[in-house]
Amino acid sequence: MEHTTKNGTRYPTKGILLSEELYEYVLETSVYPREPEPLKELRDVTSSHPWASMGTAPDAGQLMAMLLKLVKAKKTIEVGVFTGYSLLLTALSIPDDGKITAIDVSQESYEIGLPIIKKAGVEHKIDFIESQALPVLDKLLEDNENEGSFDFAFVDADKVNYSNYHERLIKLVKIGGIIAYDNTLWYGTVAMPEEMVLEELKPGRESVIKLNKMLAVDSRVMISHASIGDGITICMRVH
Ligand SMILES: C[S@@+](CC[C@H](N)C(=O)[O-])C[C@H]1O[C@@H](n2cnc3c(N)ncnc32)[C@H](O)[C@@H]1O
Repeated sequence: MEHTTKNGTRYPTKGILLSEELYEYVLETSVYPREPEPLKELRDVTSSHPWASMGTAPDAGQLMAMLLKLVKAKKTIEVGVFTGYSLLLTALSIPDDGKITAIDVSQESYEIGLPIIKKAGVEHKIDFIESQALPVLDKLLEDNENEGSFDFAFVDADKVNYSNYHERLIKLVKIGGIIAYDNTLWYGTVAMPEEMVLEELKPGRESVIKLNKMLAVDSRVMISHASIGDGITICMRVH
């Protein structure tokens, strides 16, 4: 299964279900009917973007919203915002006095979703920082008060830095808190022979494979490698 992006690149379809029809079934039956209106709107607005497929998959988003509620998340970190689908769903899931530190190297795409975020009345929960994520996480760690203070972190950015983000986030998130990594099946390529993988997907594949191996033996977290969306690995800090 493949899809073609607006700039003509052909990618394998995200998602590892048996068929596209089965994935559509999950979306149409369980996800879209319950998707909050502002998220639908953000998805619509994003659909004309050349990189629309970068948005977090709505079924993974639904799981994420449940996790946020389960841990009663109030203080969160978002690495990789794009037009803001996962950011908006986080903002809708945390309480009114909650705070999200949202980091992206580019503010341009965030501006696309911002009017919808404002209309939904949740902009005050977001502290958007236009920057490379690593220095921001390091800066957060300079303040002792931040250590172990975050309830939840969602990482959906440059795969090559996932292992670096993990070392910072494990200190920033509290024991019992969650760090979730998106795209940990990387279009299904993690289990393909390298020669079958599109050239442009190879660097991401290598980073994701490295992360998956690292998380599998990290005793500081419990993990669940959920085969939803493009794969989302949920880590709960245990010590
Ligand atoms: C897959 S998109 C995020 C999608 C988003 N979670 C959503 O639901 O729409 C990845 C984002 O990571 C950002 N990014 C890439 N490298 C980064 C870095 N080193 N630091 C911060 N953001 C980065 C990109 O600008 C892009 O907007």
